[in-house]
Amino acid sequence: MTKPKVLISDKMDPNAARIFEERGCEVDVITGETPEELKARIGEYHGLAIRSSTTVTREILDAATNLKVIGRAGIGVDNVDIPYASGKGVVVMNTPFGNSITTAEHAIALMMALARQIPAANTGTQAGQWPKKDFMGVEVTGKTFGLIGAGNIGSIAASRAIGLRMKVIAYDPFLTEDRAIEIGVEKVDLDTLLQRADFVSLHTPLTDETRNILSRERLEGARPGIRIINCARGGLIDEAALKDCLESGHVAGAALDVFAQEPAKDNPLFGAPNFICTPHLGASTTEAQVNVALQVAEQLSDYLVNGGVTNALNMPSLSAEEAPKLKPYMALAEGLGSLVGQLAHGNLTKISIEREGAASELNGKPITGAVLAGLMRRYSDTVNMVNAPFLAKERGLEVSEIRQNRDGAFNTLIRVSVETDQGTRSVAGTLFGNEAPRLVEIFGIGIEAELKGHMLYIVNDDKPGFIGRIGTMLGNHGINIGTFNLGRRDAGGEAVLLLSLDEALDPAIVAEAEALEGVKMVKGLAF
Ligand SMILES: NC(=O)C1=CN([C@@H]2O[C@H](COP(=O)(O)OP(=O)(O)OC[C@H]3O[C@@H](n4cnc5c(N)ncnc54)[C@H](O)[C@@H]3O)[C@@H](O)[C@H]2O)C=CC1
Ligand SMILES: O=C(O)C(=O)COP(=O)(O)O
Repeated sequence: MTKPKVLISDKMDPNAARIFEERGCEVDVITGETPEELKARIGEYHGLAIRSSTTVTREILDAATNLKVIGRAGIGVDNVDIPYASGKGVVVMNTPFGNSITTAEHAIALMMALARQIPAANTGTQAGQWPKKDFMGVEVTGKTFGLIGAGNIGSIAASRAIGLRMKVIAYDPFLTEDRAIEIGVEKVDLDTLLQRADFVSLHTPLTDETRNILSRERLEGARPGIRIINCARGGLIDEAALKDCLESGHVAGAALDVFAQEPAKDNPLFGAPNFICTPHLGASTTEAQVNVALQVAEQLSDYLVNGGVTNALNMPSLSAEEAPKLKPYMALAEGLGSLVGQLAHGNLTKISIEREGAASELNGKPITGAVLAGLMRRYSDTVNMVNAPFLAKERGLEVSEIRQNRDGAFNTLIRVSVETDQGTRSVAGTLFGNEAPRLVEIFGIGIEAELKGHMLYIVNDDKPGFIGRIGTMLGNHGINIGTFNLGRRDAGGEAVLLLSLDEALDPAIVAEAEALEGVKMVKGLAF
């Protein structure tokens, strides 16, 4: 049998190459290539091991005709087009914990550097200026550390800040009161956090919801004198607005490890007052790099040589016998979880997964895992079908599984209901012909739709003329509707529309749909 071939395309601890070879893979280490060079080379490899410098785009994946698995030696996977990789059958794995302590420590180091202006004081001192009078710092003891994102790294940063005798407050939609107590933080909303924190530290993945979370409006509305630390992802902050706020003194200091464009060689923030930065060094310690290199090499070689799956972000772990039967159910379950997560607003406290008819006879674990992974994926880069139940439990989300073998309208059905602080919301789906997942009910309204690609969900008054108005509005913007699915509670009451679109909708078009007569709610969805 020929050996699987792996490419390591980013700088990685040499232990990775050693492990690949020991486990029976051929390995090449070729770093710093341009996308064109990588595209020309990737076709010969079965595995690709990366950090954040390699971006795995559709073009790269199209050229990767033999690729079976991508391993991210680290956490953030916003540099990999995971939906496209899934479509190509390429498993994407990361190493969710190997660098979290190191990254939390970097955030704390940056906080201290900001509090005492260490980089500027160092530069002035070594330039022979003895600038003692120029640098008056602030103590951190007794100050408030505001976490945006209290997952793995955020909660480690919280423990370090508590050790420094700081008060820690956190904004995280998935943080339950119990978990907040466990990690010693006070759960607050984002506006409160920005009013109360002396230091704000960001620890969320970059998603559609977190992009620009520190927008100009939020920065300008924050408490004057706030200091900001970002060791998560560049796109979380409006960099131009941050520059203005540093120049006006409204923000007293900012320390960034990550930038909207990396490598950042010419960023508008460079030279701004009280601004310090590092070149994406959050994970760069010997310890973390050995951890992630060993883990990624073990995970990738295990998959390539034995078919073992660990920390996959787009694949469940299943036995060979169960796999074919469960596969369509997993897709249905993940789609329903994702739908309910995208539509339910407010703090999720409980979720119930009901299996009826044929679905009630199946192994419920992978189905529950798939629902929870679908639900939480937009909050975390590290969630997968295997770790989703554990993460849900850790966050105090109450999960119940209900089996009903009564006869219903469908011979097989999965219903997902979530309880939020704004009430219960449920969606249900079935398999057509035992293989094609279909949504059949949304918040108590019967509808039939495939959950796929970009979609537009609209709740409106069931009055004549509405369908024409929405169709014309989308048509005027040159947006093609793939499928058009309708449902209603009763004639003349509340109706829902679920449209599949060929592309994601611009927020301005969503706002235009919201303004149409009779519209109660509009939401762009992505699967
Ligand atoms: N600078 C660096 O070198 C490194 C950066 N990172 C970045 O740190 C991020 C966080 O890593 P982990 O803590 O391990 O991930 P995690 O998945 O354990 O935690 C992320 C947390 O963010 C929360 N979150 C999601 N959306 C949110 C929103 N809209 N508002 C507030 N909170 C929200 C989630 O509920 C979750 O608790 C990674 O996604 C990665 O982008 C990770 C490692 C190194
Ligand atoms: O693990 C992550 O998410 C990181 O951002 C670390 O990035 P790096 O591997 O140092 O390029």
